Amino acid sequence: MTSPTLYRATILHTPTNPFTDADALHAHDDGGLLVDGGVIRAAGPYADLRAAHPDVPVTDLRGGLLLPGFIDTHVHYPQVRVIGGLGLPLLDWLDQCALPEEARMADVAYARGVARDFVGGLLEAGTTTALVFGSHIAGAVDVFFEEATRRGLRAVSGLVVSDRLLRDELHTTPERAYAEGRALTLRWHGVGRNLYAVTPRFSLSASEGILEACAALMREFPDVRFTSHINENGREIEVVRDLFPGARDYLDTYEKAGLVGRRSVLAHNVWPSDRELGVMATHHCTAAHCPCSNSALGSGFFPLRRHLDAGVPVSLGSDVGGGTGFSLLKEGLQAHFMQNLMPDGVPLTPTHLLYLATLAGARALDLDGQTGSFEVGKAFDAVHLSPAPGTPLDAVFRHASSPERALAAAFATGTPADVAGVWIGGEHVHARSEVQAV
Ligand SMILES: O=c1[nH]c(=O)c2nc[nH]c2[nH]1
Ligand SMILES: [Zn+2]
Repeated sequence: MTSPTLYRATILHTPTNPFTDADALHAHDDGGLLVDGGVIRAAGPYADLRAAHPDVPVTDLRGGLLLPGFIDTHVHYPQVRVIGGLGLPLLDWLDQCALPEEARMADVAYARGVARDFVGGLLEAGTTTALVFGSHIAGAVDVFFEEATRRGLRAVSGLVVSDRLLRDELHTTPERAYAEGRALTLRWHGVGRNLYAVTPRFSLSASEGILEACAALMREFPDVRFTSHINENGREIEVVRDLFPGARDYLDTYEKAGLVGRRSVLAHNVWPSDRELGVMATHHCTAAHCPCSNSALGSGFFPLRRHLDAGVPVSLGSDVGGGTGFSLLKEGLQAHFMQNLMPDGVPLTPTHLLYLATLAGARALDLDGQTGSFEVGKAFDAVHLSPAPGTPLDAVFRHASSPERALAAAFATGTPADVAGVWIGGEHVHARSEVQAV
């Protein structure tokens, strides 16, 4: 465990939901966090904490912003090397870009390299917790959890299961899906920072039999998480309708199997019905909004206002590799842009974006007792944004009239290059390597 440290910084976090609480943003120009054993033990003005703890070593992070670590609630591990397949709609993109690459994960040595690229990409972007679509290949899921453990990431992930309409190499059976999922759950769920997520790819590629196998696993391990895709693309929705003639709508395919609950996260939901929103709200099931992916694949505009009005929790996902990179700053900005462009869009402030990138994700994963904000008793999961001298963001930070103004600029123009340090459970898991001037 790490020894006690007092962090001094400009600190911002959202301990409550700004969509329902106007005072959700807590900002301290010269704030302090006392961290011991990886946990926040005290928080407040730096001067007060210093006076109370005069002997504790100080880590001075002034000149940047210290935010809770970002929480990415939808991202695909085997797709990191196919980022950038722009201009194709979902089903063509899957056929031409994603699935051929996902088939390569059968080679464990290849999967190891992908896992390194993927986990490194998350940490460098300031992501400290991620709900990760694993691989269709069980050995590659082990490789992912091994790499997440080695780097210290909080990982929620599992075997992706499908039994139709993808490629033969990626198909399984309900029996094998259950057996491999069970073995992986026993090996990884609750081990270190890892949690298991039952993960049928989407109803288009999942028979009722395989959804039932998923449900059986969830009955046996009631505290695992559940994730899948929903209502992303018009053509996808039509195919699902044809495949499940007895279902009321897309959500019903998961609902009938008993897979919708408060630990369920469904990615996209660009085209929901009112019934689906009502059921998601009743079950506290979260929609993971992935605005860069929705733009890159031309999927559509996320109806945030309808989700909020219905009471459906919403979080953010990068959806790499349909998405364009790991930065939740960029996802926040794209969410803001898209709402701005919609007739009935929700005006998103920097406070909303910070909440969506942090506490909303922790709540989606039922991890808000541990992470997502800087409240006393939570783990010290943090990202330090400190732009390189001479960059435009550095200029804004140095001249910002308030921490909120600096936060707005971080979302508008920040990138992984501005992430100077990342901590998870008090461990310094990423430090930016400084480029030497020549
Ligand atoms: O954006 C997406 N990426 C995927 O890999 C996928 N699979 C099913 N549906 C999907 N949507
Ligand atoms: Zn996805």
